[in-house]
Amino acid sequence: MTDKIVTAEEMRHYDSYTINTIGIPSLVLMERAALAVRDEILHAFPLNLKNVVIVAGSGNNGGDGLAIARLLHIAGVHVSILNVGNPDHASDEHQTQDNIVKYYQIPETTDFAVLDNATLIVDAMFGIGIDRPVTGNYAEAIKAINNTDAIVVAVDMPSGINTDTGEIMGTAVKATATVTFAYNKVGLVKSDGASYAGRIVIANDMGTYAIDD
Ligand SMILES: NC(=O)C1=CN([C@@H]2O[C@H](COP(=O)(O)OP(=O)(O)OC[C@H]3O[C@@H](n4cnc5c(N)ncnc54)[C@H](O)[C@@H]3O)[C@@H](O)[C@H]2O)[C@@H](O)CC1
Ligand SMILES: [K+]
Repeated sequence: MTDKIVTAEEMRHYDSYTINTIGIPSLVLMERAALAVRDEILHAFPLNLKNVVIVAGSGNNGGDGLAIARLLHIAGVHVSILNVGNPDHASDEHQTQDNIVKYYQIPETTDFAVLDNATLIVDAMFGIGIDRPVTGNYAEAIKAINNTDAIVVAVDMPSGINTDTGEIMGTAVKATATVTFAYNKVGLVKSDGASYAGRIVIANDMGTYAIDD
């Protein structure tokens, strides 16, 4: 166990080592990540589970979100999914998770009105993959999330926060808590990042392996 704090590039290196050298499949890492967020939601916010909305982008952060939706659904929580990403750009893992979500018939929509009655929102738009300012539908989604009074749990990073600098990339999700994977991130301990992340939970039993630990 370490208290290492990593950049996006370092985290990608560790993920890639874990997947390609050790051989733990990417979907297994994603499942571990989703289980950690599910546990945090069930244990920390048991009184806020009446109406959970997962806001999902189309990359692997969104894939985590879809897996969290499934795990909460299986746990008996009323959950729906607000898709804000471009389905044409969906990652392979995201597509797999979306097929599973459809099997379970978890409601999916692109209409922001689903946020109106949310008691808890899971922010799964961008994680360490954010690399440019947030605009358009994503910026609108962030504004809509920040305008609710729901609990907000961010997956890996609050969407809009730069993983390396903590800067707000135009606009960012203001989270109640952030569950970040394997190691803490530099951007979460810088001032803007820290103020947007809320309580930081480091899910450090992911199986991710850093060769220099
Ligand atoms: N196998 C893995 O690599 C794992 C990844 N995990 C999750 O995957 C995340 C990283 O996933 P991705 O690399 O797919 O990236 P993200 O899901 O963070 O972002 C998705 C994509 O959005 C695009 N993008 C970046 N900034 C944008 C902007 N401002 N507007 C519109 N599009 C923008 C980029 O092309 C990026 O690849 C992690 O933060 C973590 O949540 C976890 O599932 C654990 C395992
Ligand atoms: K996120």
